[in-house]
Amino acid sequence: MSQAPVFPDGFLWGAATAAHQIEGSPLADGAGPSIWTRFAHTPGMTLNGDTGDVACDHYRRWKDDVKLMRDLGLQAYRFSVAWARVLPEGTGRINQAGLDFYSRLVDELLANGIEPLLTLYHWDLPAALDDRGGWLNRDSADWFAEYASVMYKALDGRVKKWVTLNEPWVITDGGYLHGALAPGHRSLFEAPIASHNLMRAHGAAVRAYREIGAHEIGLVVNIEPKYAASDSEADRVATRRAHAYMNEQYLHPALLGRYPEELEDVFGAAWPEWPKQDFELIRQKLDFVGINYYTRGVTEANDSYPLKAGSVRQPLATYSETGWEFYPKGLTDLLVWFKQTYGDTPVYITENGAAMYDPPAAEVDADGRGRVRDPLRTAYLRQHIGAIHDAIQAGVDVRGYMLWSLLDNLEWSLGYSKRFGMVHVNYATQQRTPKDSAHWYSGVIRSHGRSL
Ligand SMILES: OC[C@@H]1[C@@H](O)[C@H](O)[C@@H](O)c2[nH]c(CCc3ccccc3)c[n+]21
Repeated sequence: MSQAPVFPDGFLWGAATAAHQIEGSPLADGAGPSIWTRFAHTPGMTLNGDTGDVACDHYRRWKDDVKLMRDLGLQAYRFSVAWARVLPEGTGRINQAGLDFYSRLVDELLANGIEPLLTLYHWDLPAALDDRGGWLNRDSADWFAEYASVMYKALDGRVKKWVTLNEPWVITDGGYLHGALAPGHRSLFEAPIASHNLMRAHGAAVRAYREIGAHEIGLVVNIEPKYAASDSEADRVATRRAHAYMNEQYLHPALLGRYPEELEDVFGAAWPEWPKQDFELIRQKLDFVGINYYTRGVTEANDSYPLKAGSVRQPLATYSETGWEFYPKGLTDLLVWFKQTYGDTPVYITENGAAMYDPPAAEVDADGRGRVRDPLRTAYLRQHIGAIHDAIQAGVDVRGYMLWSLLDNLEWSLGYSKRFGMVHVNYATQQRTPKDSAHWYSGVIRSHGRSL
């Protein structure tokens, strides 16, 4: 019988969501539109034309949702603030009703013994700022620092863990290079500029926090280990390029003050000369880094644009509904790589989970509760929490785990077609039904991981 895993004292067990994906009511109480309000209402941009107009109606059901979190035993809750609720034009005028929504949410979390972990930017830029060039405008660093400062002054002390950006890689690769995400641009020249300004904005927000805040702030990145599909020179070089493009493109400037040199190969003539002083702004001491882990990439050289590298499907593996291989060892490998490359900055797993086909919550179990059997999700979560424990045993300072996601929710351009929640949402009735995985996770939290 293997030893029950022991997690460090204080290891934080929680779940994560994002504003646009769960709140609904995007224009309520004086809020301004975001680029996702616009993008989703542009014909053809999202599956079935799905929008965030209602989503999980969390903007109105937030108090019941906090009660649900308490009943599940969550110790922490990672959520994001919709910038355009607080600053409808992105800068200047504050919409007090928008700020009050988040202030009430934080107070309710604290009253229920749940620690808030607040993400300032989870992809929903105010449309008014996109009209001024958005992340392509170097002023975006000042806009973001102004917004962040409003939030710090309002909530710091009640919120003690802040995140500047969620996944600059996805924002840039999806929103500016391939156009799959808002604002839907497709430009090899725009992508590095948006990416660089996002990191300048991250640095400006951290610098502002050091003036105003008194607790912790970090950056959240999505990274995945890249393994060469063969030991051919072409595949090994392609794997190195893919690793630099996804895993080092943001952590290197944030923690080392420089880009990996492979990016010049990826962007070629589209790779600008960067002003040196930008890296003094971008590289700020961080109290933690959030890692969003879902899968690995077995990588081969191919003719994909512009990376000329791509992932190879693994025939005997299990895949989620989003086509992501179950590969928990990749999380251990990645965490060990992070420590070896960047040192002992504390790490939170700020997202991990899987979209699986869940049978409808039609069944009602003995005591009349709805029941959603999701054994594959429980298997995925068990394997990946075990992989985190292996990394902790290897000396990586992992401080917590935020399961993606608390609720089934709006999966961006894929609409409501992918269900990542440990709690099922019936979008017709807004009924929440904890899935079997949620009951299992509650047991993991109660036993501090020993029941894994
Ligand atoms: O796709 C599931 C979640 C999203 O719902 C979150 O908003 C986002 O933070 C997030 N990031 C990732 C991994 C990076 C990724 C995102 C979208 C598409 C492909 C890869 C997975 N997820």
